[in-house]
Amino acid sequence: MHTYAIKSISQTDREAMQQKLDQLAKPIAGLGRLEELAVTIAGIQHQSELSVSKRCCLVFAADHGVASEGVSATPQKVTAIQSVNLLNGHTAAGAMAASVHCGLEVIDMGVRASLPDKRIIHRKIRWGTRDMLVEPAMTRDEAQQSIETGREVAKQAIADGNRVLLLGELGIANTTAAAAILAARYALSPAQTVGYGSNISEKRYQHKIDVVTQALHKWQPASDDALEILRTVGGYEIGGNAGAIIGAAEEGVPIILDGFISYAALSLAELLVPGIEQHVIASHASKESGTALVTNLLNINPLLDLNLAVGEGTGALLVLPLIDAIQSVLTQMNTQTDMQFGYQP
Ligand SMILES: Cc1cc2ncn([C@H]3O[C@H](COP(=O)(O)O)[C@@H](O)[C@H]3O)c2cc1C
Ligand SMILES: O=C(O)c1cccnc1
Repeated sequence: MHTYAIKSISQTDREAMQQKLDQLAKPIAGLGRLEELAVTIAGIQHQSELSVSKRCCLVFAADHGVASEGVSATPQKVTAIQSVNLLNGHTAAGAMAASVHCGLEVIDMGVRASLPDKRIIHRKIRWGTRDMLVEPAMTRDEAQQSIETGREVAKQAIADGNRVLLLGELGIANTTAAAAILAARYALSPAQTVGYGSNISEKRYQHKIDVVTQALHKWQPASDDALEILRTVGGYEIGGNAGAIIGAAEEGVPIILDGFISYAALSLAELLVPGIEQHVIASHASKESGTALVTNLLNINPLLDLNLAVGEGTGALLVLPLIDAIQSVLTQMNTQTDMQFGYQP
């Protein structure tokens, strides 16, 4: 299996950043988790100043064979429709990206439709995964390819000058795949990881638990084999998310996760590269039930809790105003020494 050499976290730069923050005209630790955010980014970027102005949200899109089991209330074609609408600025994440000055890329990893739009990065592996209840969602080669593609796309975004990456996804039925991945990875019962996705009925919710239970019973992926979990119950866009996390960590670029689906991706990336969770920023505690359990297991602490359940990168995008606020503090605010030369009553 591939081994990945990720960049270290710079303790020196973490400490230098904390010292800078301590010298500002405010109570020590007064900016709370914003300080933590600055220190985290400094450690990942290996510098005591933040480079955060050029950023890009990578939205990986793919369809899921398991959609035919009735696990989502939403028609499958919505994946393709929203992939294009997003680039036009007319989906939740598309609209938000403009407001926080963030670039957007949509990567077709396996949408079940042709997407002739030239702005889309065409890396389609297959027209959707297979139905995990009937056969494994993908082949082992496809699983590896999805991770490699995510890695390459992240590295290209970094080569293009982006210094902060954000994750997003589009894929009808992908909360089913994410729940199955997390149940397999942490030996949890599907009832602990399955949620209401894009708002399904109680009846459909019970059925969704049954589908995940049966699929895991059928394939029994080993909890320590990321590729096997991805192959049997995963999704191409989830492999893409995992690969992007790895690619960003290799380059020393912070990557802001989005919701439940990106946490499933992190759980796989962490199997391939133990400790990689130190290289990510967890954005929000998704409405999807199971999120709190999983973020605890992953040892990550989401910054926001806004009851979001839309994905696409919305949660990740909402962290950018926080990063911009602490960046402005670092560049504009008085130090305690400067304060002495300011207004004197
Ligand atoms: C109109 C609409 C736009 C979306 N954009 C993202 N999602 C989100 O919901 C889907 C996952 O939920 P489930 O597993 O229940 O299908 C994914 O496409 C995710 O990105 C959407 C969902 C809907 C309905
Ligand atoms: O947590 C998420 O990102 C999420 C939850 C529900 C539906 N789509 C995405």
